[in-house]
Amino acid sequence: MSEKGRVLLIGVGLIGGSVALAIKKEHKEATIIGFDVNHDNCMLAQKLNIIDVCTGNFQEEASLADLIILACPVEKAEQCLEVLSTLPLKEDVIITDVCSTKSKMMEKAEQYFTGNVTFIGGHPMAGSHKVGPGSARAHLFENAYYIITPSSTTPQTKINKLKSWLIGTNANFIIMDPDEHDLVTGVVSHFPHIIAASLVRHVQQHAASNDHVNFLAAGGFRDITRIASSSPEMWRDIVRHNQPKLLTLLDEWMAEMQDVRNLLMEGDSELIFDYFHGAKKYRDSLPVRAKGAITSFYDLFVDVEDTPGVISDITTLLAKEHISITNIRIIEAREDVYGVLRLSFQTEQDLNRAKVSLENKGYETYISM
Ligand SMILES: NC(=O)C1=CN([C@@H]2O[C@H](COP(=O)(O)OP(=O)(O)OC[C@H]3O[C@@H](n4cnc5c(N)ncnc54)[C@H](O)[C@@H]3O)[C@@H](O)[C@H]2O)C=CC1
Ligand SMILES: O=C(O)C(=O)Cc1ccc(O)cc1
Repeated sequence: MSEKGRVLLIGVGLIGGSVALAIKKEHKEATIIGFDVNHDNCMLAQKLNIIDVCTGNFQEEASLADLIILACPVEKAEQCLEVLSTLPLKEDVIITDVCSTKSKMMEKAEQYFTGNVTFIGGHPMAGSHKVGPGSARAHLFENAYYIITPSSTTPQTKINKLKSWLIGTNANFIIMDPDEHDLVTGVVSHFPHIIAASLVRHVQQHAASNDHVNFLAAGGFRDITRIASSSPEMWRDIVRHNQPKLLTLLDEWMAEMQDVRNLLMEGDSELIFDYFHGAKKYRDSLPVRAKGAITSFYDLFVDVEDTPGVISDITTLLAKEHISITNIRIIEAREDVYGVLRLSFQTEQDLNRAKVSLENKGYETYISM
């Protein structure tokens, strides 16, 4: 059903912008009003037709809105929730958020709102290390999980209404308890982020005393620590909100590292093999193409000869087909793939179309495993 009415988007960045585009695609008669402390982001979003109007008066717009979406860093979202609770809002308004942690937001909402104002927590489980409305895409959440955390008293009609507003995301909605949400996302997203940042900082310490480190940290090391390039402001807020779960995970990890240390000290070849084999077996059993907590890029490897113009031939061919490449890299030596040119795409559909186009032109291509 096409929804009509006014949507107030607070925080017009990567995620807010992508949600707004998905809403616009499906609900042509809705009006999306954006508010952002960074006025340039708001103006850019208006110019890109992500929002219809950019407002400087969030209070007045909140009172007119049918749907309010909080899409700023989570501690700012918490503050906005408090401000919203002091305003005269519409009777049937739904307030939701897109923040990466849920327990504290749900607690605050229950404390602030009673009566007809409904807060339903939301977390679209896709994104990237990029920020700002310039990177927003209507298809960002396609086939991704979109976790919804209603309170125990939220009427089903309101949950259905929210899903209807968000239908254009083409995401898979799942209802979760906020505490479970924070544990699961802590394990698969927040904690890996801390590890990625700590790995990068560890390498940086060695780079200070050895010139070869920077050079060798390029390529693969950079790839496996991509998430460490995400917004520090966003991650600061996430780890502060999910602190209890993350402290437990850190304790578990430190115990695991102690076990690894013991393994190395003892040097038992069979036990060391088993350690790596166990990790490989579990990792290999995970779905390759499904969308999980951390965004995977869709990589295509292309065998290319070392001749002038070959890269421009490939990029021109894909540009003609309107297939956008999100990253391109020449791999000089990797034994587990055959191709040497790695092209990354944002969607599986783009990857498959690129594969067909390139193969029709005689290129040999391989999909990474
Ligand atoms: N980046 C990602 O991959 C994902 C992020 N999230 C969550 O989405 C939320 C937004 O993150 P992104 O869009 O990635 O960041 P972003 O940096 O692209 O956008 C955040 C926007 O919020 C604005 N903002 C900051 N404080 C504000 C305030 N008090 N009032 C109004 N606007 C304010 C910023 O100026 C910026 O435009 C965060 O809570 C994050 O945890 C959820 C899923 C994925
Ligand atoms: O792929 C990445 O960079 C991410 O880790 C994306 C991401 C960041 C925060 C979330 O709450 C959910 C997904």
